[in-house]
Amino acid sequence: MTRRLARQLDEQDPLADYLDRFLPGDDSVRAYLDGNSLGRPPKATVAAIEDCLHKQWGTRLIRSWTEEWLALPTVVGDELGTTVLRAAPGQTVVADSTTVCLYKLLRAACALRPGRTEIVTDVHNFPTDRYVVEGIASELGMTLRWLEPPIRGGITPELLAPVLGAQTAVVTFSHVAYQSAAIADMAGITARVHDVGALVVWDLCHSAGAIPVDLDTARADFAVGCTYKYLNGGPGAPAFLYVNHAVQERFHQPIQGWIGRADPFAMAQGYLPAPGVSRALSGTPNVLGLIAVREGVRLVTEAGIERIRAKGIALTELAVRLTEQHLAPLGFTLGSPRRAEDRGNHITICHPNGKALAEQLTAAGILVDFREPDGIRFGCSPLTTRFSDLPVAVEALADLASATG
Ligand SMILES: Cc1ncc(COP(=O)(O)O)c(C=O)c1O
Ligand SMILES: Nc1c(O)cccc1C(=O)C[C@H](N)C(=O)O
Repeated sequence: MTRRLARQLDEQDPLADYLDRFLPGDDSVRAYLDGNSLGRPPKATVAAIEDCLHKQWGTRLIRSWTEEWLALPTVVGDELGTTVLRAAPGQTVVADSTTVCLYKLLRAACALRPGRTEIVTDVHNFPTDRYVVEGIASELGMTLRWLEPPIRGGITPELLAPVLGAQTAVVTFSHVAYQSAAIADMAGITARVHDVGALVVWDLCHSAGAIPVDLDTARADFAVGCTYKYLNGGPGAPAFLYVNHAVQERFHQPIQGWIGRADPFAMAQGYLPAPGVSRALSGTPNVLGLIAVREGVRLVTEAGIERIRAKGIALTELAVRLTEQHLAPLGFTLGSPRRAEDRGNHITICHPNGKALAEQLTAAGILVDFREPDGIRFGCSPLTTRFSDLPVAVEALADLASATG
């Protein structure tokens, strides 16, 4: 019955054909529900990388730096920014990792608020975000203020009052929480942060390519995110960062390298930041990674973020309904917001024995991941996840849980 419904949803799905634009994998995978950690490889990426190897690296050799490659961080940044992040050109670059981008932006943001002593984040933020913030606080002698939002709920402006004040320099949150997928109110929170004269850095790892993001309209100061999840840029693909035009000319990031300098090939004495967002760059760009990101962004742009979001909601809604029907009676609980508009494109299903069950699911060819303390995540990547993947995963999970008592 449920499998039939899922098949019908696949037949009616306007994005169904996109699965064919990705490498097929092999029969060892019955359902891939981990695109929220690592997206699948687009076929176009294979062709684009081969093209770069043969025509650019292989033929044009070193000339490719000036002909093509040095421009890629800003060119691909603008392609991503204007289509996926609703950021006007000249504010987004693709470089480094999310962790390094976070460090650069948080340090730069602290420097823009001299004399203020506090940084705010939340206890459920992704580990790398918490660790970077801890490092900066100890490096600059600042104090960390930890927000404790409900584990399954999003961060709302109302929750902020106890942690914001005249000493707040910078606030950083994930837009979509990695554990629960709860969506934070970006525009509302940004406005509250600005009310106290502080700046905000958004982590968009679980939003970029999954749900609509509107950085300019939200008046976000800074943002970072990875490209290997819903943007399908590949393992270790370079991250992106966004610096709002309003703060760019006063923005100084701490990793002063030659690629972020004005006129790098002048090889001149002394660091002089490049004009605009290019000053956020540091060293030699990862060209193969950038080419892969470009193809991933093209697919998302072609499919359209609104259609991607609509399918993401339909997928997670089916997953939630199946969880309620088949898993709740076996002791599972939903670790994500119940309302579709409050969550991103994965759902978390909690069970005291979640870790072992996730391992058994993976061994059975249903690739999911587990996040402490008890959450099995079903990642729904609208370009590659089929509705029929969900009953397969839920039935297998129910069988495993029944078998282990
Ligand atoms: C919210 C969030 N921030 C950061 C990261 C990772 O950063 P990095 O790509 O630098 O490992 C992830 C996932 O790995 C994440 O989910
Ligand atoms: N970035 C990852 C990695 O290098 C290895 C394994 C997983 C990841 C992930 O992306 C984890 C992911 N950000 C999460 O939400 O948990």
